[in-house]
Amino acid sequence: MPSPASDSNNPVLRLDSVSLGYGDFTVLRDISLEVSRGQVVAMMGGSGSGKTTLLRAATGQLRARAGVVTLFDQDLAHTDARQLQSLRQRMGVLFQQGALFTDLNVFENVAFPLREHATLKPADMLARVLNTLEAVGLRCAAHLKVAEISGGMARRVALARAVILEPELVLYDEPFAGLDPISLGITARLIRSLSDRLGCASVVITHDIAESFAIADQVYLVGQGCIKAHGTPATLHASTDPYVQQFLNGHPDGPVPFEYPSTPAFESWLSRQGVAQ
Ligand SMILES: Nc1ncnc2c1ncn2[C@@H]1O[C@H](COP(=O)(O)OP(=O)(O)OP(=O)(O)O)[C@@H](O)[C@H]1O
Repeated sequence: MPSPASDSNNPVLRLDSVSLGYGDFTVLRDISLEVSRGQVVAMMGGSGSGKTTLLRAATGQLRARAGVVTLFDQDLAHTDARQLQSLRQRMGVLFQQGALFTDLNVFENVAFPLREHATLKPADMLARVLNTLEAVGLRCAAHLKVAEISGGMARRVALARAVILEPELVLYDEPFAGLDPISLGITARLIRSLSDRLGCASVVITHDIAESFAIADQVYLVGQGCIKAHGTPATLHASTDPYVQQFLNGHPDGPVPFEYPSTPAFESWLSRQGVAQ
């Protein structure tokens, strides 16, 4: 058995020269990064740049085509389904589409991982779930059905569910999407304080520069199939690289591509449309 990350000073998650893709499409090449305990790492990049693809590699959903993905000191290329399952129990994932169970109320959604993986007395279960809901400002929404809460509230419930088991690594895919400015600031602070309090490693995939720069220790900027820049928020702010500057300032013109690139699959589809171009 691997030693728990809590006994190790190694990064919780590490990618060494990793390539990732789907079918004949290589999305990312030669990606190297690491995330350590207590760190908040922001993963930024344009739409379609491969941020969610990176997250899939970290959970073992997507195997690396080249390079090594190491999670809790285990090379994911050499894990079977059972080992992967036990590694995943040590991580929390907040998916882009919160994916709440619509037939369960807010309380039961957050309690779900506890019922699956922990044995708690009903009173302890009640206290733990209500405390976690309180951290996202939804203690008094525990009784509501998923259909009775707003989209932003649903994101916060999904966040509470992702952290209820106090994981060693939390992956957040767009945690700020659809939140009003107050909830956004509270959620960002919550991510930071969970990392500090639990000592867990956090990876935050986001487009929100202000909030993520306020809480991140390290920022990786993904683009054009690779990591274009990485460093502390201050380093990136000070960067004179035109790609970094355009991304941070949101200028429409510059090296950051807006258009989805042509691929062999697109050219093949287009040629089958039978219309001369
Ligand atoms: N299951 C899949 N099969 C084939 N291609 C995929 C699949 N998932 C994503 N892609 C492609 O991989 C590329 C990267 O997608 P990904 O979802 O990782 O981007 P992203 O940076 O998370 O984008 P966004 O910010 O818009 O969510 C895109 O070109 C996308 O079309």
